[in-house]
Order: sequence, then structure tokens, then C-alpha cells
Amino acid sequence: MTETAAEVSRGKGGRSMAHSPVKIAIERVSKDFTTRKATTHALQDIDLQVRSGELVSLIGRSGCGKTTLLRIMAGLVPPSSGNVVVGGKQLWNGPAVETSVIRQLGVVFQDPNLFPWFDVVDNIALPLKLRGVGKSERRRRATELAELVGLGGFGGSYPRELSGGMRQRVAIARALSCDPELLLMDEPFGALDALTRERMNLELQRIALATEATVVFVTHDISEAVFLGDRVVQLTPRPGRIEDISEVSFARPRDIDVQTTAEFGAIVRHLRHALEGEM
Ligand SMILES: Nc1ncnc2c1ncn2[C@@H]1O[C@H](COP(=O)(O)OP(=O)(O)OP(=O)(O)O)[C@@H](O)[C@H]1O
Repeated sequence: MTETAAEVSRGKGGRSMAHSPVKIAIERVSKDFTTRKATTHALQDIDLQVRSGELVSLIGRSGCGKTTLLRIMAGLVPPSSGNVVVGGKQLWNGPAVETSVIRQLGVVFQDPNLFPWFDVVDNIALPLKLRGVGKSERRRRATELAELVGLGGFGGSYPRELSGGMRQRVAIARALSCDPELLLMDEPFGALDALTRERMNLELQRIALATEATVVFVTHDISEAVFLGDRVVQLTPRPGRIEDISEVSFARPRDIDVQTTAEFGAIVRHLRHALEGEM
């Protein structure tokens, strides 16, 4: 972290996670993809701890391995080496995942992946259905979550009747339906226009504070990363290694106007220079 960014992160009176327990620990994780033609070294020796209730943004140039790292954390792609420990339990056992750990996770991708023939409530309730929760209880919970993500009154609407931002809210509510302790998000707002994205950033912050979820958030957008993150983790180009971790200590809830402050600008500039330095 540069001196400027370090100075910015001190003295803002933001929340400190130093004493919260570690929710997810990534320990010397490396990942190679081997195809018939070549081997791609996607990630190398990633060490990162995210504390309970913390919101960590993950940035880096295209192809540096952000999605791969998130998918390893989500139990979707096994690491080639290293460990992922969630709430003290090992996620990966060779290529197999520990299902009790997976149950602590909620995952949101850029594409909301909703079922077109289910209404909002049924889309949100799907993970509960898969876990055998009874119909009235899952509809009650899904309706509550629809309210939480600002979709009160849209429970009976179908995905085709919703805007992109509303669909993404459904995906977030669905990810929250099983009360995940850890929310993993891969460019969830990447396809939205700038204003909707700004609103969704505020919503996500509100939801994260309300649910006390720990969040890891992948984005290409430096301002979004700084606005949302307690820390911004930057990966190097392939193979992805941790290049920089910047602390962002603005108090929460953050107002969108924080982006106009000199301190915010200084952190964004620091990260932009670090990314440009990699070219
Ligand atoms: N299933 C796969 N098989 C082979 N190579 C893969 C596979 N998945 C990812 N890769 C390679 O791993 C590297 C990292 O990809 P990844 O999608 O994680 O990057 P990223 O940082 O998320 O990129 P972007 O910002 O463009 O989404 C890339 O070189 C990619 O081609």
C-alpha cells in the first residue's frame, strides 16, 4: 500500500475487523489448468484471510484468475495445491468438497440464472426447496428476503417482467436464502448501467450490514471495489498472485458521495497506478 493510501485508511474511524474470527482462509492456493494443448498457470501461492463480517473486493486485470479464485472458494473448481478453510473446516479434500462447508456459502454470478417459469418467490426459495424446507416456511422466508432486497410487492412477478437490476436482486436474495455466512460474488453488477449499479452497491452494503454476512466481491471496477470493500485485494497478471492489499476505512454505511472525497480519489489512484504498472 502506498503511503497516501495508508494515510487515507488511518484516521477515518472506519470499522476494524482485526478481532473478528477468520471466516475463510486461503492457504498457498495455486491452480493450473491443463488441456491437451497447454498448461495455464492461473494462480500461484495465494494466501488470504477474510474475517467474519468483512467485505473484501478482488480486482486485477482480465485473465489474472479472479473468477478461478472465487470458484475455488465456492467449491466449484479444486485447487491444484493449497487449502481453503471455511469457519475452521477444510473445504477441499483432494477433488472432493466437504458438503457441510458448502452449505455455509452463497454464490452470485454476473448472470442471475433465474428459472423463467418460476416467479420471484419461487426462484428465491429454490435452495430451500432443495433442502427439503416445507412450502409455507420457504415462501415465508423468500417473501421476507424479497423485501430485504427491495422487491416487496414483486413476489409474484416472473423474471421476464423484471429489470436487470431487479433480476440480480432476486439472485442475491436466492443466495441469502440459506443464511450463508459467506457470500461470494463474481461481477454481480457487471451487466448493469452505471446508475443501477450504484444503487445496487448501496443495496449490497445495506444487506451485508443487515445480515452480517462476510462478502468476497470480484469486480473490474476500481471505484466499486473501493466503495464496497473494507479491503481491496489486487492480483497480478497470470499467474495471479497477491500484488497489493489496500485498506478502506470509511465508516459504514457509506454514502455514494464518499466517492467525491479526496481520500476516496487517492485510494482509486493508488490502485489504478498499481494496475497500470503491470502493463
Ligand atoms: N476451465 C478452464 N480451462 C482452461 N483454462 C482456464 C479455465 N478457466 C480459466 N482458465 C484460464 O485461467 C486464467 C484465469 O481465468 P479467470 O477467468 O479466472 O480470470 P479473470 O481474472 O476472472 O478474468 P476476467 O476478468 O476476464 O473475467 C485465464 O488464462 C483462463 O484462460
